[in-house]
Amino acid sequence: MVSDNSTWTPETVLSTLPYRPEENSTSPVPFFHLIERLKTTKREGWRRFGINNGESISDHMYRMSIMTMMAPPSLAEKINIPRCIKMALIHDMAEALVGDITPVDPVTKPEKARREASVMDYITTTLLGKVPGGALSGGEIKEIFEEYEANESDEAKFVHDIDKMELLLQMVEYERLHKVDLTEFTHVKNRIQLEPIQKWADEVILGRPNKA
Ligand SMILES: Nc1nc2c(ncn2[C@H]2C[C@H](O)[C@@H](COP(=O)(O)O)O2)c(=O)[nH]1
Ligand SMILES: [Mn+2]
Repeated sequence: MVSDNSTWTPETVLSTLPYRPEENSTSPVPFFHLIERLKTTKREGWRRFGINNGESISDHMYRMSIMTMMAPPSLAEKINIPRCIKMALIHDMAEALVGDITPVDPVTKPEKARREASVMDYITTTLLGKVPGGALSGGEIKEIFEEYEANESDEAKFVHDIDKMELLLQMVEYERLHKVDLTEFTHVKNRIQLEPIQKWADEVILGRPNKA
């Protein structure tokens, strides 16, 4: 269980790892090993409802990346979709060390943001800082993460909507599979900003097994 401990640093977790990524490497391999944790860390929100073998953080980001490619024409013609795909795959990367903090955890939003920013600094400077910038440099990863967090650009607003949309899809899928009421999660629908994505969300909610 996470606590609102403001002394948390990436070292808090790194010191407990069975395998510590080599720092200041000129190879991206240590970074590749670190992000394995996105494959093995389950999304926390569902676990509270007894769904212990649920999706991982990378499962969530994978479907989001596919969904960004399916942007409706009215959006696709005005936003940079390749950047959105990168943003979808980067936005929860810090959770490899921070973990998946939910709105019901006793961690304030500023503290969650502080922890995630410190991990992205660690990833983009200590792990990737000496890796020759290829198609995606550590600096670009940090820039894309910060754009998502600021939630001001059209691309960031779209990816935030897709983040909520992906959660709604998973909510309905788990309600069907586990015969559980996950109404607690429906609040995210009200925070979807773009009209075409609101339409997608309306359709998903209609698919709930026991629609109210
Ligand atoms: N128990 C609840 N968990 C929730 C709620 N809204 C979101 N969440 C979970 C979903 C994820 O596990 C996590 C945050 O996901 P991000 O993609 O934003 O990192 O929080 C809720 O109402 N209840
Ligand atoms: Mn997310």
